[in-house]
Amino acid sequence: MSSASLLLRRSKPATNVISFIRIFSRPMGGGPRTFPGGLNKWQWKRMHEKKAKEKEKRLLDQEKQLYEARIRSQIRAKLYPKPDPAPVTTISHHNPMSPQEHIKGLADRFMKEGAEDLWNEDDGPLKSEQRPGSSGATNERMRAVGSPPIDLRSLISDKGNRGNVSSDNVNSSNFMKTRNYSVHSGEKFRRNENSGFSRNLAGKGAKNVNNSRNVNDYMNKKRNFNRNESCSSEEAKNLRPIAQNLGNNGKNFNSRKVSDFIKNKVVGGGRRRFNRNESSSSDDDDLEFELENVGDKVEGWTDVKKLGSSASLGKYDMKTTKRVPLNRLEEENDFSEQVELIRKEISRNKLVENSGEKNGEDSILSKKRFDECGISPSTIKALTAAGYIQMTRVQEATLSVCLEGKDALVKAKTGTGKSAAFLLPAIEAVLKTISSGTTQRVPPIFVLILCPTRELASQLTAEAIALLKYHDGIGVQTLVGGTRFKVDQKRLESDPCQIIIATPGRLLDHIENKSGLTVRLMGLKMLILDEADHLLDLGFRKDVEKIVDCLPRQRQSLLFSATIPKEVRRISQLVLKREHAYIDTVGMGCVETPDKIKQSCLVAPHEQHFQIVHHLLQEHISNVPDYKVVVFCSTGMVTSLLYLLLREMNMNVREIHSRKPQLYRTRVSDEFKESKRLILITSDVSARGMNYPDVTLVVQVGIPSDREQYIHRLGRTGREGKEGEGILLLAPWEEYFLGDLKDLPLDRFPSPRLDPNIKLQMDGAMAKIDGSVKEAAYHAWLGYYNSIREIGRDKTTLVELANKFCQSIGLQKPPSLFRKTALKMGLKDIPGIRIRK
Ligand SMILES: Nc1ncnc2c1ncn2[C@@H]1O[C@H](COP(=O)(O)OP(=O)(O)OP(=O)(O)O)[C@@H](O)[C@H]1O
Repeated sequence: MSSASLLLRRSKPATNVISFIRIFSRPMGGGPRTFPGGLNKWQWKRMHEKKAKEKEKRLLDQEKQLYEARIRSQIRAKLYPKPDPAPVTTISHHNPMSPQEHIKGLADRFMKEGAEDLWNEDDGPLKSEQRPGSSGATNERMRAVGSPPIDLRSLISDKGNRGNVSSDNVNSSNFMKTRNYSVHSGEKFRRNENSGFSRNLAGKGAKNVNNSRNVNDYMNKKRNFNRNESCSSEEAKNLRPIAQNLGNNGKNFNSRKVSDFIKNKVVGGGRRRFNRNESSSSDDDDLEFELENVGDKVEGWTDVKKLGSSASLGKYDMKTTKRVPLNRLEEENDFSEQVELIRKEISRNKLVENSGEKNGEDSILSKKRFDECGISPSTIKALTAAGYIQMTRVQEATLSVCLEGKDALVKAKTGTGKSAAFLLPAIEAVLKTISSGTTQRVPPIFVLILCPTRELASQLTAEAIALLKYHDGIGVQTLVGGTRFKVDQKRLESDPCQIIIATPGRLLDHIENKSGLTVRLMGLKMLILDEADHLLDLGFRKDVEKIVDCLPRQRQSLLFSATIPKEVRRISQLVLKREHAYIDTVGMGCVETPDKIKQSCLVAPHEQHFQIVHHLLQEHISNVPDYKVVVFCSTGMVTSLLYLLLREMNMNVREIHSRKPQLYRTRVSDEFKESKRLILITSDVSARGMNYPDVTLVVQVGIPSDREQYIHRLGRTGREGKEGEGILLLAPWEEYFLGDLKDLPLDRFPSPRLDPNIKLQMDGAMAKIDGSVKEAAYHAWLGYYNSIREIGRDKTTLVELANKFCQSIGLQKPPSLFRKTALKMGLKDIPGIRIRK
């Protein structure tokens, strides 16, 4: 293997490493005199030695964390009285892994890409003969007990029968087909295609073969094969039948012994080691750790060598010198804190379980765990750190399709975890592309995520960063309006990233200004449209089309939204391949809003709306101590007016709308995320995607632009399967809109009795607000309703209504319009419209 490809396997493609590879892949002949950054050979060498040390330290830390996780898992297993029988009908919740499942999981990982390295007998400074402790004494002990041997392949192949790992009727091929690393996909084993080993493991091997001998034969031959890359095809052919036989030796696994062994804290006496090959994942480390402990400690093994386990272990657990004694690690840790954490987790799980029993299908979580779905271990670690153990239903439904590389159009209710559902495949796409190792002069963008608002872009970026916590060298950047273009450019140059999350307008600015981003986008592997229906709406479609035109055709595209109207399905072809998957987790004819949101509607004259909002808020605050309310208004200026009014009424309010500077918007958005007992008055900039935790009430003042917008606004509450409340406040002439919502569970209530004293107070508060705000609100109001087809057609009625609104906000006469504006709006000669002279 050349030094360049060796480096590629071992390191992540930080730019300096890529340039390093580039330099060393030059033709031989003395090598370069200077290195990047003007370093001489020795400085360069020292720099890399330092980096290697840092990396080693990082890996040590990782190992330590993994070990701690395992200890936690065991404690959890002990604290939790019985392992989950997992009946199909009960609601999903996170149960601790039983030790048996744990070791099985590790054994599963043994079959992953790269795990072949674990079989290499030469991977250690000592030979097995020099290891009396493991192969000698231990085997003696095992022989004495005379129990049947453990067989990891039976563990692996017994996927469908978790409770009975020692089943005789194992079928490894079935299991392999269910994995992402399956032969079926054929992708993940590419590195070792020559050997045919992995493929053959998946096949049904002949029964009753002397596996141990075969394994040893195989290992010897494979070793030779590995050493001599130009091995003849004849030799390769010889390997195949041997490997085939390995597929079926899963007969005599004594599962109880293994769980006993784990329960008895065998880990305390275990030893760990670093894999010399840095490219091997922490998964591999896990596995090898577990394997060597099994080899050392399980009682009841007869002859490891004879029965194939020595092949699984190889002489692999030989690196005694490098291993960190686990009991030392144990001493270093104070587990009392962790036990407390686990206790909390268990009681939370019980809560989820109980609520699940009550609510049946209501939980957004599925039964599947992230560590079962073939995503990278570092991502799983980050997910665990973020508290994500089980997938949500939409994540379960989409992940495998997305990981296969198919285009997909996905519909799932609000607050059900769509963001992670597309971020995870996005990260996998980057990892896959990086590992394929193509170096390019300009660092390409591999994933582009488009979303409609700046706040949503920031939120997605934060989530992506959390998921990338343990992936060094993968960067994500946001491109949104409201920031200086030049700053964006500098950021892009100084901090190359592989993932960009952008709003269409700003991204297009970059593309049209030829900022260098266009070239970087030529390497794009995945395009994601979050809130896809909105991005394909008239407001955004042109920009999105222009952007898509600049992207390579050979890419994967994923479209996600809680609402996908028919026309959007049609135009989605602009982005998606014809043969894309359509995944609808809501289901045809099912209610599109979360079940636990109580929805109601009030109809009252427009002039009363602000006072009704005040009344509803007061009522809610007195009933819900930890209230958190979002009030949606039709336009930014009306939002501003209502905000000022409620502030004058001494309510704890904040505002977000497009007229506010970006810094202010971000600050308020962050504050609202973290707060309770706060009311956010906002325009539709907060309608989609924003994940404000624990919103208790959503009020929509006036008719939303369409049914979809109603659903998205409402979806700011009742997220993650929690309860919530939504109230829609309409004027009598807006009632027709209820026809669009007739399939939703909306209760209609009479308008509340309003207190005349409060009316007086509100009039007083309104009088204090600057006239310019009110004028702007009037113009915005007129513009908004004029744009709604059903109302905007009857211009005379529209102007009459606008003038009533004008009076209700304390303006003596309607503010005038520019002639040009009036003309554009079709209002020039309508009675009641005043034209500016
Ligand atoms: N697997 C998971 N386990 C636990 N919580 C999760 C999981 N996936 C997502 N969540 C949480 O669910 C909440 C909603 O997620 P997210 O914002 O992705 O929803 P969404 O479907 O995109 O909503 P919207 O349609 O409003 O955009 C977030 O708080 C997120 O942290």
